Amino acid sequence: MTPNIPKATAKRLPIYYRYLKILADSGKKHVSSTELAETVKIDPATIRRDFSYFGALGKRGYGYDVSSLLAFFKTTLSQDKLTNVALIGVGNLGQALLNYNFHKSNNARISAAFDIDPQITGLIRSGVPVYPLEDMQEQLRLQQIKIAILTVPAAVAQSVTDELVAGGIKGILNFTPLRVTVPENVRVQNVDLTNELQTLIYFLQHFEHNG
Ligand SMILES: NC(=O)c1ccc[n+]([C@@H]2O[C@H](COP(=O)([O-])OP(=O)(O)OC[C@H]3O[C@@H](n4cnc5c(N)ncnc54)[C@H](O)[C@@H]3O)[C@@H](O)[C@H]2O)c1
Repeated sequence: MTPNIPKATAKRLPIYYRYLKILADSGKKHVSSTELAETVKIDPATIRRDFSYFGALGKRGYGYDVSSLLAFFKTTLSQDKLTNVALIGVGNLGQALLNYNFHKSNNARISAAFDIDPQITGLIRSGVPVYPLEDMQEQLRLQQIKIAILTVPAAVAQSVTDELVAGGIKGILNFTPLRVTVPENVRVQNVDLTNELQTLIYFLQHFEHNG
C-alpha cells in the first residue's frame, strides 16, 4: 500500500528513484541522506523527512537500504506514470511555468530546470531543482528526460537546442521566437502567444467588418 504523502514529496520521488536505480545498478547496498543530497541537490533534512513519510528510517552509520527504497518507489511511481520534463531558462516565463508545473496533469511535470545565472542555479524553485547549464546533458541522461521546455532568450535558443538533442531530448516545447533546427527524429512544438493574439485580433476585426 502507498501511504499518503505530501505533493511536494511525491514530486521528488522520481528524482530519488532515478538515482537509487543507478546506485543499485552499481551494486551499492546502502546510501546515507547526505550522500543522496549531494547527488540530487536536495538538502539532507528534506530527504530524511520525505523518506520518513513512507516509514523508511535510515540507521545512523548505515543509511537507507537501496533495494527496499527502490521497490517502494517503483510501486508508487508506476501508479501514475509521470513523464518528467526539463525546463531550460528560469526567467520570467520559465519561472511562471515552474509555478504552474502542470498541476492538473497526473502524468507530466517539470522535474529539472537549467539556467546559466549563478543567482538561481543550485536553488530549488517551486519544488524543482535548478541546475547549471553545464550539468544539463548529464542530468537529462540520469533522469531519463526526453522532453524539454525552451524558455531561453532567442539568441541562444539554437545552441541550447543542439545541446538538448545531444542529451537525448526527443521533444521540445519551444516558447522562443526562433524556429529551431532539429534532426528528423526530434519533434518541436512552437508556442507563440503573439501569434495567437494576432490571430484573435484578425478574427475580431473580420467579425466586426462582416457582422
Ligand atoms: N511564446 C510566447 O508566447 C512567449 C512569451 C513570452 C516570452 N517568450 C520568449 O521566451 C523566452 C524567455 O522569455 P523571458 O521573458 O522569460 O526572458 P528572461 O530574460 O526573463 O529569461 C531568460 C532566462 O534564460 C536564462 N538563460 C540565458 N541564456 C541561457 C542559456 N544559454 N542556457 C540556459 N539558460 C539561459 C537567463 O539566465 C534567464 O534566466 C524568450 O525567448 C522570449 O522571447 C515567449
